[in-house]
Amino acid sequence: MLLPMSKQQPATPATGSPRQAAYTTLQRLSGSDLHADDLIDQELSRNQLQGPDRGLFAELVFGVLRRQGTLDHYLKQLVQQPLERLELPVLLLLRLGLYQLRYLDRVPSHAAVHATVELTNEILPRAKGLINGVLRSYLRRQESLTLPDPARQPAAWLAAAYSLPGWLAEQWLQQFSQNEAAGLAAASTEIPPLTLRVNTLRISRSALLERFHAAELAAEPCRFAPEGIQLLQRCQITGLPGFDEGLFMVQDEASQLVAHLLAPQTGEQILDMCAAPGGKATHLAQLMNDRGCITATDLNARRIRRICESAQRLGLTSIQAVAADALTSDYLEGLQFDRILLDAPCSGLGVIRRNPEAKWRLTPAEISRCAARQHLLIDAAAARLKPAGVLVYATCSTAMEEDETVIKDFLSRHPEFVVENGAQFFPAWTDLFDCSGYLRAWPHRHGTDGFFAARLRRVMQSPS
Ligand SMILES: C[S@@+](CC[C@H](N)C(=O)[O-])C[C@H]1O[C@@H](n2cnc3c(N)ncnc32)[C@H](O)[C@@H]1O
Repeated sequence: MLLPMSKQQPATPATGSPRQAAYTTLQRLSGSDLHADDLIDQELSRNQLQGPDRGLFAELVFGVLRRQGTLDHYLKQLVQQPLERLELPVLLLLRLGLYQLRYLDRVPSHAAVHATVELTNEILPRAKGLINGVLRSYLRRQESLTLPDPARQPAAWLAAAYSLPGWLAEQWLQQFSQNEAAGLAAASTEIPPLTLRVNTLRISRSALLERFHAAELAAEPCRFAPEGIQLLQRCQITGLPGFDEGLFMVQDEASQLVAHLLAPQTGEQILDMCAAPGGKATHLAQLMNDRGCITATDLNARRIRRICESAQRLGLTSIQAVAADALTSDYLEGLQFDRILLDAPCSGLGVIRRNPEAKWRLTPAEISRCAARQHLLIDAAAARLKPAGVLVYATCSTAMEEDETVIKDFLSRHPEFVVENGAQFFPAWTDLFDCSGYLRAWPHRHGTDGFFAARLRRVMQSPS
């Protein structure tokens, strides 16, 4: 089954079918730092896909990325050469075909094989025999394919069964019991829910739910977030009732908890230091009845525009969005704030169910680079806080290096700060706080994205 090497270049297929579009998108993603959802949107805006084909296209891209580790584990048993030696188009076509055979019940096996071989014929005709042979071999041998033994090779088992890079499987096994690591890994391969935050300055949650139900949309209130609504079906956001009226914003439930932890008060001066695209800044404005001032800074000027667009759609006027690098700009020099949110740039390990491409790009070195920047950012934030002010540090990472370690190190350098146990302010959310008082939301425990947040208070003047 060795594929003869040739100088013939693979063709880029016309993207008239969901499988063609999925192949093109996976190819564009590989070796780039682009996001899958951006490329999916681009592809949908330029191709001819209609109706269910649009859903199948997105499912193929996200599904292959979410299950890539498991797919490759089985492919290694079916292909006679190391996967690293396969040409990229061949590997992508095999993943696409095997994903349909293993995970898509609605596609009959013969149709999945036939469609993948046809696609190969358009892209790289000389690989047809290989693709056909491997997929048919899977159908014959699927019962005899094996996973590593969880007792003897726990990390290899976790990585193969739940589609994780090996280093992350090892990290999670150090952080959690094997059962818990498997729960987290399994939840990280699931399709995440679509969650909205109601703009309670314009409508109550129950009234918006009524509007959704009247439009025959299945939706229910979130478990923790008081403004949260979970949609129970896939839908086009901009077509939902109330979108143009600014009645809601898309925001995961865990992310909605962070503004509550900061608890901004009407009339206060707030700094949201890494604010784009503005999910939390607009929530802060909402919690303050849009009275006071939220200075929303971010180094990314393009993303700053998204804060302004959302604020405008939601009818919020208390946000001042400014492009500024928190580490080098003098924009904040001399300013002091009542409360500060530092939603730090991070590895995003808590949101890999949304951005599954990230798990194949991240490395332990990248996590350390994020942590190094987080140490600097939290110092910069602390310098802008008034005495007795509150600072919330948040990430969407599961890595202790970016979370507990950053706080522990910060407290050792800043004796003028203490951790406030969030559970004391939010008794209904005790399940979300750990024994150190940190908010820890988990996909497998709470059904939310993975989020960490620490609430810190300045209790005395910093020693000069
Ligand atoms: C996790 S995102 C913030 C999400 C945002 N708080 C929200 O809720 O929509 C982190 C942001 O930090 C910004 N960032 C990274 N380094 C920064 C720096 N040195 N100064 C200011 N912003 C920075 C990134 O551009 C990114 O938009």
